[in-house]
Amino acid sequence: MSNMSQQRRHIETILRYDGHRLNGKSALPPELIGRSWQRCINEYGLDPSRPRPARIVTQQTLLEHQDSVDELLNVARAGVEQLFTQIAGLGYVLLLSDYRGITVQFLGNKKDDDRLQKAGLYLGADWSEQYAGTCAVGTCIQEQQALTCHRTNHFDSSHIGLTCTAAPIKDPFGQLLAVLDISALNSSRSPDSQNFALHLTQLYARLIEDAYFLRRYRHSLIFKCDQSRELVQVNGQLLFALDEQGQVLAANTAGRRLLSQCQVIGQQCISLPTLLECQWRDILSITYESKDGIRAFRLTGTQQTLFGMLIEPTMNTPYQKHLSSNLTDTEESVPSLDCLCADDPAMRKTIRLAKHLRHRDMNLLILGDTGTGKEVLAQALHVSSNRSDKPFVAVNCAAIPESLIESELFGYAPGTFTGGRAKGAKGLIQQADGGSLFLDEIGDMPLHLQTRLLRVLAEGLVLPLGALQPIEVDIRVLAATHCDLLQRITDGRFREDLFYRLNGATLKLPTLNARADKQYLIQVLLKKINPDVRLRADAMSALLAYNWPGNIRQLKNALTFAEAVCAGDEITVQHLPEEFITHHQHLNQTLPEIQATTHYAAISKNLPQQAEQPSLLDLLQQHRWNVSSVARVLGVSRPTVYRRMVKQGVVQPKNW
Ligand SMILES: Nc1ncnc2c1ncn2[C@@H]1O[C@H](COP(=O)(O)OP(=O)(O)OP(=O)(O)O)[C@@H](O)[C@H]1O
Repeated sequence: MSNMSQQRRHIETILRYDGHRLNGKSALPPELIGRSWQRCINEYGLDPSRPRPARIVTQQTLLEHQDSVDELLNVARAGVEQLFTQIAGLGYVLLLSDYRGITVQFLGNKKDDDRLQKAGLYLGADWSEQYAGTCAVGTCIQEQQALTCHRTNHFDSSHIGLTCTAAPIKDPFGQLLAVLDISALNSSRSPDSQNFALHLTQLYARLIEDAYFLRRYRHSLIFKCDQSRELVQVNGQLLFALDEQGQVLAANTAGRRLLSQCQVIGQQCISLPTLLECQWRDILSITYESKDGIRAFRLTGTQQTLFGMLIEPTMNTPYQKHLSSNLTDTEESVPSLDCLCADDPAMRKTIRLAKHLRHRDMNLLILGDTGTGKEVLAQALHVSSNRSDKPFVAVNCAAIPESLIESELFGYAPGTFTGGRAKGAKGLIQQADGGSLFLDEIGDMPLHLQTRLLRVLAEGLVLPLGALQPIEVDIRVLAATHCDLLQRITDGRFREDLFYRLNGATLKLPTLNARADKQYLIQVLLKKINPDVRLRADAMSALLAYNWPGNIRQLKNALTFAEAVCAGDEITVQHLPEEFITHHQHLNQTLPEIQATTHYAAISKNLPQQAEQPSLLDLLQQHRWNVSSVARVLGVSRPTVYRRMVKQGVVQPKNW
């Protein structure tokens, strides 16, 4: 089809378009283009049958437009040049227009100068929608979003050979500053061919926008964050400029979007500590207290973790004074508590509270799902308290049969039971005298024992079964549960007064899935299991992607299993239990390690549900110390089993 007839057909298409339908064969234009066509006709009075020549403003007018965006032009220079070097070879030119659509910077190939100038791809060209009709720059200004205007998407029939892609550049308050555009005189007829151009233009528009943001707020503290710890330094997506109290002064486009999602954008003052559910000190101290200069935060009201870092102001500001006064109260280091986590916002709060309360005699309630480490935390609290030289006694209220729990806890006097010890027995409460009593699964304690426990806590006296005289005890109770105690109170299954006695303060443990320091826990647990084994990246990715219903206990089991199954000193994804392999897409069934794993998993399926995966010792015992048989199960050689026995200090008993 000749140029002239193409243009004629295009004019007819636009004239026939009524917002929804087109008569004839033409496909409907994208919605945003259709809206623009209607604006051109109804609002600007443009006539598709009267194509307009490119309008290039005078030198004086151009200077005025350039002056209005001078600061941006300085910041954008490097980004614009970099983008141009990437697209020039593909036949594109680059335009930067101001918010009124006047091209204030242009990069193109000199040899096409005449054709480009005629097409309006030139310095000083007016690409406003009001003058040029539907086009990438003008429509981007009107719609405030990135778009490609491909060939016949243009309104003016003289533009239908062009393909143009534009993305907005906004100021820190969301006002349009400029538009970045890449255009080609000729391009493929398929609109999809421009997808890559759209992504690239958006990427550079964001880089320029963020560079401008950093320049505008160079005298303020800036908080940069991202969903990935690894990427935050090189490509932090969200930027917040802060005043010395932690109030958000401005945010980049992604930051403003997040604020609006959290419905805090309408508020006069948005406080970053409120947004990230933390203290202002947690943000101020990132650079000083975190080894990699990054800290994990949880976005308010969500389970989403954001990794943040600080960009400090370039000059002395009031913020610096504020920083030093805030950091005088450096946090006490308590190794037994500190080692329970690395960088997780929920754990940070819990450990901070635990440090404050460790020497107090108040009873504590530890809440968390099964396997989240409630007992481990209780032990660490005891070890770090001034009761540490006295006993730590742990009782699982759900595991002891109801008929025994009373005598186990309270003890009994001589002659109380036929068949009991002649001298009677000290109960667990008495055994914990001076130290800490850990009552796990407190929600499962029978009601009548709750009444007796309440008396112990209120009076500091324990009355063994059958005894006449109570005995004085000094205990601190650390109680734990995974169930909702308030609901149990409502159901009449838990005493409210006991709840308040136990709940001097509540320490909450997050699920493993919600923790931002999973990688640390994986490394710590693996080191304990076998310090000579390392995890390959594929195994680490599979572990990080898993959802961990059984929390840290399940993680420990999975690592124990993988360590037992792996033949060398490296765990790969194939050595993980079956559920991880199913998760992992790149399973290669032919590898010998997989056969071993599958075989081993089949054995482990026969184990009781809650049992931990068998260790090498368990396996050897199950196979009556037949090393060849264990080697077959594990899919490794006999020498490897012997080597592991030496490494793990497993020795065959003499009588075998
Ligand atoms: N911070 C940690 N570092 C290393 N191992 C841990 C940590 N927390 C828990 N574990 C391990 O995870 C397993 C479960 O821990 P723990 O028994 O304390 O959990 P729990 O919440 O008390 O479980 P349950 O609700 O079933 O009683 C244990 O084997 C423990 O050693």
